[in-house]
Amino acid sequence: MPLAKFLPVYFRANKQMGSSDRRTTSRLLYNYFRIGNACVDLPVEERLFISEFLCNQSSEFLEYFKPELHQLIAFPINQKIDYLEKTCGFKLDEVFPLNGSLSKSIDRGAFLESIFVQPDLFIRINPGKEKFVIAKLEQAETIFAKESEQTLRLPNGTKLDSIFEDSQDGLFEIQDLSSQRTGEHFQPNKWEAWWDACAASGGKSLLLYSQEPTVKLLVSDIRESVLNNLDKRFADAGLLKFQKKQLDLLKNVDPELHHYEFDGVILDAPCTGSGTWGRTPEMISQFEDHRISFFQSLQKGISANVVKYLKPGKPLIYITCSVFKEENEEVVSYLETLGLTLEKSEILKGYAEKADTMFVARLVKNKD
Ligand SMILES: C[S@@+](CC[C@H](N)C(=O)[O-])C[C@H]1O[C@@H](n2cnc3c(N)ncnc32)[C@H](O)[C@@H]1O
Repeated sequence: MPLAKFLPVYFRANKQMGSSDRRTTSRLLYNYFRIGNACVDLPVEERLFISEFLCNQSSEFLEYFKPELHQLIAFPINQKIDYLEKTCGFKLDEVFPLNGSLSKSIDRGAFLESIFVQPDLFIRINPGKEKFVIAKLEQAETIFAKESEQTLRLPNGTKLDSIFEDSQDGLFEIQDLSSQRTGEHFQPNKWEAWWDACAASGGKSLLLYSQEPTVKLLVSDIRESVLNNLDKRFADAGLLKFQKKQLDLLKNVDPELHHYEFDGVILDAPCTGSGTWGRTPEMISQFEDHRISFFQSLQKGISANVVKYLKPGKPLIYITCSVFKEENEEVVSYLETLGLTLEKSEILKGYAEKADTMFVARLVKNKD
């Protein structure tokens, strides 16, 4: 169970914990998981001190229990790491399971250091709602920064529900910065037929719709439950006409799709999620290496299946939130053997911007 789901249940069952207890406990736990597999032989208390030290610029907890370490807490992260490597056997390389190698352009050191920092919260404002949303945030004296016309950065934990208590429906979507940037590769044209093949809660479909509302959209996912939740979210954003299908893309889907031909396919593939572990650090130490090759074969199987329904000369947008080259460049190489040509690919370096790290590639189906 993700920590974000576990903690509210735990706190409900432990009513003796007040709000300050809950806040402190959550922070200690999240930080604790951020050091992943480092110093596993040390007692839990010591690991808590190390993680508090690495993840904060000040900490009453550390000041009380370990004042000598707290004295150095405001140092830059690389100096704190140096200090721990010399004094308690901490090794940065042990934090994160990197046996699957990182995608080419990722700066390993910067990526590892980013794990100690909680990513920010990002929203994508729906076109036309910018003034209203910004006025509401200003009225509530919320801290935010404008990344672009549509994109705002807010501190994690900002209570958007209470600021937009009437309703936030149709005003904005909560969507990570890198996830929003994958949209720069869509480039849809009017009235085209597009397929969001692994749609989940429809984040990429809504992004596509905000760029080109005339697109004829098919959304699919293997999970019926997520598809059931799409209707309201799409309706709130004004997306009323779309088709949805529950499809297992590892199987032959010709009975459902034999007459379909798409001008664009978004394949936001199932993946390790390793580029988002800054938000779910509990995943780091639970991760098992063999999952990388498991996901790679899933990604290849699904890719081979969807390419059949793409018109020649039209794009497949392949996306992951993984930092491993096995799930990124290697799958692109495989796609090139299926009759696609790579137009552009990039790592969206969220690790340098307090956001998720993602991979996106735009490939075009060859004409013969
Ligand atoms: C990375 S998520 C998609 C996120 C989504 N596009 C968004 O923007 O919110 C990958 C999705 O692939 C789906 N999936 C996994 N295996 C699948 C399969 N064999 N066929 C179709 N979809 C699958 C999962 O249910 C999951 O919802």
